[in-house]
Amino acid sequence: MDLVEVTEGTTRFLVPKQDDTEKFPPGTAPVFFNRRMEINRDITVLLMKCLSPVTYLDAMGATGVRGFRAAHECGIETTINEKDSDAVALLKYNSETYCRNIEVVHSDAKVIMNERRFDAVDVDPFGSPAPFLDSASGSAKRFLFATATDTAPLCGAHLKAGIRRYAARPLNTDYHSEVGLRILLGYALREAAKYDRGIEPLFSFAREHFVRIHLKMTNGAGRADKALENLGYIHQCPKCPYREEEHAVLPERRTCPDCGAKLTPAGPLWLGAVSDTETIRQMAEILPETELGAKNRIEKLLDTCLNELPTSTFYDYHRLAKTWRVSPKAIDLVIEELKNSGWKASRVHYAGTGIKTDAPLKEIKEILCQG
Ligand SMILES: C[S@@+](CC[C@H](N)C(=O)[O-])C[C@H]1O[C@@H](n2cnc3c(N)ncnc32)[C@H](O)[C@@H]1O
Ligand SMILES: [Zn+2]
Repeated sequence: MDLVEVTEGTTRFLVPKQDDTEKFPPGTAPVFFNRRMEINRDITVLLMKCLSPVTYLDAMGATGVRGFRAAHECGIETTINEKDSDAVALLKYNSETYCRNIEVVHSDAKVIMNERRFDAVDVDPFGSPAPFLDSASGSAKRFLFATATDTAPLCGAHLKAGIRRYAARPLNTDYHSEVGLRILLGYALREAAKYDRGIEPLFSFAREHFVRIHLKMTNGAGRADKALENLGYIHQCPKCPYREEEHAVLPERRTCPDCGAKLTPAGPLWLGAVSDTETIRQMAEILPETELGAKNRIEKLLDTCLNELPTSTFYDYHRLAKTWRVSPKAIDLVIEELKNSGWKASRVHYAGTGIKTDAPLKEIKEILCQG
């Protein structure tokens, strides 16, 4: 294996030499490494600096970059697990060369997570984390982190795969990335609730081709029941932009009050806040002192997430403008006009043309259509 040294944050490690072109995507290297996930890893490092877990399991290490960074940049007692022998050999070499105080384990992620508990557990597979969230929710004492790169199933583009993985019905619509994130959160909650545990999302986001969730795990039937109150459905009109929420275990059949069409339910999914405002504030506060490569992009993301309204869907205002046959004005102007009319309104981190607002469609239409 041809190796090359990489630095991320302040951590050095070796990765297989690879051609980063489309023809050779990151998964084709003998041990997986994707440079473009730096922002995903930077955010977890930043969050862990705020949370200070004592022990951390990188359950699917590959080169071990997450684990090495947790140990080196956050001072956490770290275990890196991996089932592939080539990856384990590289992990051992990286550990001996750069970061000696790491435990490397050659096992299946489900096995180690069923046998041992860690303060924070990180599940970072190819594709869907769904098969691992049962064992992860038992293994994670305080925090559970997971990445999903199966955005097509989560967001409704591959409907049947989404139903199989998440026992939920996704919805391919303007705000599909938010539906995907909420389906993953809802699934993580249902996996934890079986064991009388609840979740509190600390920082979750969807970006490019992945979804990332960071959860605080809570204990006891009461906390699990409380968390389950956030579970429900989004009912979307297939004919017009109307949508509504329903907090329930099973969805009702509902009709669109605007056009009379039968609404399509998506879910079960998480309807509560996807991040915790205080946690975002803490992350933003320490960000300037860090040496994270994606610092500038993270600053923007945190700022958008801090201001994002906690509604469960957003409008693509270009799509609304097209529906109502008007040319779209500047997004900041639309948001300002909504606010001037007494409504709440914000941008969203999911899409540059996304708007969240508590204004009814009739009011949004009036603002978009006035000159
Ligand atoms: C997407 S890569 C991990 C990337 C790494 N965390 C990073 O940030 O670069 C997924 C890794 O999980 C490993 N893997 C897949 N299934 C596994 C399992 N059941 N148990 C342990 N490792 C597994 C694969 O061999 C692969 O190295
Ligand atoms: Zn309708």
